[in-house]
This record gives sequence, structure tokens and C-alpha cells, in this order.
Amino acid sequence: MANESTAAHIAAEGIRVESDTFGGFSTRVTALPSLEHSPDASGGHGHVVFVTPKATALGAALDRVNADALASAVVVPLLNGFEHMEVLRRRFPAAYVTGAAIHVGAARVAPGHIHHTSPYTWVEIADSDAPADRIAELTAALRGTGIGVELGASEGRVLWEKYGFLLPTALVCAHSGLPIGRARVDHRADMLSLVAEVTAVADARGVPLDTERIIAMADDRPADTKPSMLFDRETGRPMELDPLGGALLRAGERAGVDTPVTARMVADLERINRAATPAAP
Ligand SMILES: NC(=O)C1=CN([C@@H]2O[C@H](COP(=O)(O)OP(=O)(O)OC[C@H]3O[C@@H](n4cnc5c(N)ncnc54)[C@H](OP(=O)(O)O)[C@@H]3O)[C@@H](O)[C@H]2O)C=CC1
Ligand SMILES: CC(C)(CO)C(=O)C(=O)O
Repeated sequence: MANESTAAHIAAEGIRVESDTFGGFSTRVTALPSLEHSPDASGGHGHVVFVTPKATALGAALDRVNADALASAVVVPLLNGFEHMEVLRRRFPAAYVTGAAIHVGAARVAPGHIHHTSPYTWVEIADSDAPADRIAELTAALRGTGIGVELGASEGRVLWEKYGFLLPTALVCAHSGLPIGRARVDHRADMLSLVAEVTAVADARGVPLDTERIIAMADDRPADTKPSMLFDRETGRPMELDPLGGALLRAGERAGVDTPVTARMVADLERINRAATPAAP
């Protein structure tokens, strides 16, 4: 599923991938701009649906899918953040919406053309009420392609462990305009404050995070790692500021936890976002 022009491009040319890990290849796939009916006789019941737009485009992307066509599909969102889970559950009440997080660096450089930039690629799939045999089938299919899969943690843990690492690194890199290797040294105080804020909010929500582990993850990432938020800033695309940063401000306010460094960085980046992506007339 893709928007009209990308779906037409992929249907004609396939998807092109360049990756140090997986090599360079093109693959032909069916691509459609909308899904009205189940694509096969299963009535949607056997399907797995990965949800992968930016959070800023989630509503528009979901409008392309008739919920009846998904029926009891297993829906696996790979977005960063946590607020999308409720949106998906409301849209697809009969589906098994399953918490997940992906650890990868990848950039869509043109329609249907992906650069996979990280030496790592793994997915965490949270415990859910999805039938175990369908999750086992999905896990085997992913592992069969060389993508790592981790299972067995709660939804809150899977989403917040990724988010607890992602938000501080994304904000500090996008704010400074630097990849992680420089940002974690030159802007360390901000990064540590952001980690403290996100872990305090997670704690208040009953998902204690290991602060030292998050900092170690940020320190271990290859120095040239660019969070997708930095890539978006560099290419003048809308950054996921409200779905990632705004979400922490909302959750912090509800939990009575102060998040001043997140608030400052989100406000600065919102000004940059508005200048780079002026609202449509
Ligand atoms: N990039 C990364 O390394 C990582 C990203 N993430 C998370 O994954 C999510 C996706 O990010 P990312 O892959 O970087 O985003 P991209 O912008 O690279 O890709 C999003 C895709 O969604 C498509 N899309 C946008 N709007 C619509 C729409 N209305 N209908 C159908 N398709 C649409 C875009 O189509 P088109 O090609 O036509 O523009 C594009 O191919 C985000 O939540 C991000 O935080 C998580 C881990 C790593
Ligand atoms: C930081 C990174 C590249 C790590 O996987 C990421 O998840 C993102 O930018 O969305």
C-alpha cells in the first residue's frame, strides 16, 4: 500500500534496496493505492500488515484501508513512539494490533528506493493476544530474510525501551544537526537530561527503564548514525515532533513530571519545521 504515484512507480519498477548487509537488489511486488476488499480468499484473516508511514502521515495512510478488508489480520506498527497504538486499535477493532519496534537505519531516497544504512536490523514483537501460531509464522518469515526478532516482552516495555533511546537521540541530533557520534559528545548534557526526562515519565507510567542501558546504547551506535528525524530535517521533510516530542510533553503533564529540556528542543525544532514545510494555503 502506498500513495497513488508511489504505488504506480512500485507496480512498474518494483522496490530497489541498497544495503551493506543485504546487498543491492530490486524486487517486484504488488502495489495498490487503497484496499477496499481482502486481497485473497482468506478474507484478511491470515494476513500480517506492517504499518510504516511517519506518524505525521498515519491518519491519511490509514484512510486508504477499509477496516473490513483487514478483519482479524495481525497489524504490526513499526513507528517510533506510543500514541499510534490507540489510533490503530480504534481503526481496526477486529484486528490483532501488536506492539512492535524496529531497530534499523534506513532512508527512502526516492519513491520505491531505499538505502539501508545501519549494520543492524532487528524487530521486537511484544506479547499480545494474537494467536501464537501466527506470531511464530511471522517470526520465521522475518528471520528467514536475515532480520533479527526478539519476542516475549510486554507492549509497554517494547515501545518505551525503543522510545526511551530514540527520543533523546533524535531530538539532540536533529536539534544540533549532527550525527550521533558528535551529538553525544558535544551535546552530552542535553542528551542526559532528555534521557532523565523520558525515563521519569516512563517510570510514572509503570514502565521503569534502565537509564545506564539507554546511555550505553546511544554510546555504542556507529558514530555516523543519523536518526530519521535528522534525515527529515536535512531533507526539508516534516519532522515527527508532535508524535514523538509532543507525546512526551503530554504524557509528562498527565503524570505530573517536568520535561523542560524536551519542551525547549521541541519548540526550537517546531520553528525550524514550520520554516522548512510551510502550511498549504
Ligand atoms: N528511518 C529509520 O531509520 C527508522 C524509522 N522508524 C520509524 O518508522 C516510521 C517511518 O519512518 P521512515 O521509514 O523513516 O519514513 P519515510 O518517510 O522514509 O517512509 C514513510 C513511507 O510512508 C509513505 N506514506 C506517506 N504518506 C502516505 C500516505 N498517506 N499513504 C500511503 N503511504 C504514505 C511514504 O510514501 P512516499 O515514498 O510516496 O513518500 C513513505 O514511503 C516513523 O515512525 C519512524 O520514526 C523507526 C526506526 C528506524
Ligand atoms: C535512531 C534509529 C536510526 C535507531 O534505530 C531510529 O530508530 C530512527 O531514527 O528512527
